[in-house]
Amino acid sequence: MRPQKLFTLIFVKKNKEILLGHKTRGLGKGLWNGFGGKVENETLLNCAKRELYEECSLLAENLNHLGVVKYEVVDEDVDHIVHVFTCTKYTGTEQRSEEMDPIRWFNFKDVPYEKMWPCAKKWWPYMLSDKYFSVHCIYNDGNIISNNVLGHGSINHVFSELSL
Ligand SMILES: COc1nc(N)nc2c1ncn2[C@H]1C[C@H](O)[C@@H](COP(=O)(O)OP(=O)(O)OP(=O)(O)O)O1
Repeated sequence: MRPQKLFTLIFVKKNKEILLGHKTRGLGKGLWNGFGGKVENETLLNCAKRELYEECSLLAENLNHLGVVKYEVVDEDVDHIVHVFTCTKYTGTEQRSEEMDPIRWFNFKDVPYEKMWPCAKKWWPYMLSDKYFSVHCIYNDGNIISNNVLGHGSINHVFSELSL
């Protein structure tokens, strides 16, 4: 198996709206996305809670693990494994951060797919409708050369599909 780097990605939802941030630096700079980052010396759930708080000041009260995206980049020897969570209960007031600025709520119908990672359009429908999913996305020079998106009956199927 190729070496892997673990990440979390959290989407906050409220009444058919989703909270997104405009990334100011690093991976995905200049694109809209949910909140998240690298898993440090911690559990996936603690990473998700920490990143959400650091990037938009919200404290998650629930986190639903819905899917995993495996990103493989040709010519890079480390795969990115991104664990995707949704959050519908939280405390605090959303605020922009150094890494996500501005942040704003988008109606599910007005998601700015053209200003997001190109693979998002394929798997977001699963995430928006709370269905388990797995994605194996292969990039070359910023272009998708393969994007295998599958819906599943449970989170266990997600893990087995991606051999995690
Ligand atoms: C091709 O790889 C990726 N594609 C997409 N669409 N999204 C990815 C890829 N690799 C990681 N991600 C997601 C996962 C995270 O939610 C963010 C990136 O997190 P970041 O690198 O900013 O992690 P932090 O720990 O917050 O970084 P700092 O050290 O800058 O705080 O994108």
